[in-house]
Amino acid sequence: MEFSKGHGTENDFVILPDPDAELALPEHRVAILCDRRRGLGADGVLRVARAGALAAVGVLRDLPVGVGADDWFMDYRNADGSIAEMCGNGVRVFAHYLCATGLELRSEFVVGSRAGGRPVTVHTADHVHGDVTVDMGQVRDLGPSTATVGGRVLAGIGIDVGNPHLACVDPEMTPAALAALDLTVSPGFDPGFFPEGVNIEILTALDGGSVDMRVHERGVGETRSCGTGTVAAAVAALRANGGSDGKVEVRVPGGLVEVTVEGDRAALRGPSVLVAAGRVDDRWWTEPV
Ligand SMILES: N[C@H](CCC[C@H](N)C(=O)O)C(=O)O
Repeated sequence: MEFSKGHGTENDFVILPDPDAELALPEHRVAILCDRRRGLGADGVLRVARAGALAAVGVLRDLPVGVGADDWFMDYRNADGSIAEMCGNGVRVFAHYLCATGLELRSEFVVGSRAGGRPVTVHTADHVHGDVTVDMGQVRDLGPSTATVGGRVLAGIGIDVGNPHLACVDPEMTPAALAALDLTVSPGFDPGFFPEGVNIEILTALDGGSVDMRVHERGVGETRSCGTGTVAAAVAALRANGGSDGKVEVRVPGGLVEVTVEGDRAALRGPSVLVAAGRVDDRWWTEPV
């Protein structure tokens, strides 16, 4: 089985080219593939398939809004094997991969996701580096909730970016204090408010148009970056600053992205890196665990 490895601000993915959706991706196999000792290691898997092919084999019950049968579809899986609706860093890496491999010849096209079609603009894409803007679509305010981190209760805003987020802006938080937070333990949250689980972002207040953010991702744990999480963070930071629209630079441990919020829509621009390509031994991939 062919694979590539890439990352967006160090949120890393195994990319599986599978245009006709022939691969079986049961949760336990994806989890082993993403295991950083037993497998290749990654925060998630991006299967590259035509949306119509995924629908034909039943991976998709029907085509999400804004997704055509011929669109490339990002079939995203978290490191624990669970399926998530959307992955912002993943869409940038996915679009970069399509252009770098010649699967896509345009620089503007729609990437399909379970959250719907996501139009992308590939500003640059060589065989290593890419710079991509993703239209992240509609962002919905879910109302206030709280997270518990290191015994402290943090106030946050639930935000739907196609997947669920709880963005906690702490006006007292300094970048140093944020870096010192222990996120090895999953933050507590209200399962009644987030019955499907939640990605939790902790961030500093807006300062000179930028924030610092760390994230504990649903289905993964702490990651160096979370694209949909940076959108949730930007919306929460603008809101906490008494505004709503604007451009926010979000600094994450893995780098820097730019989020633009206009009304109830957002766009995410950031880098993508393709690190390697290779083959997973078919016998390893299919042997019983
Ligand atoms: N863990 C997330 C999916 C990946 C999101 C993140 N990697 C991104 O870049 O948006 C979830 O279960 O909703």
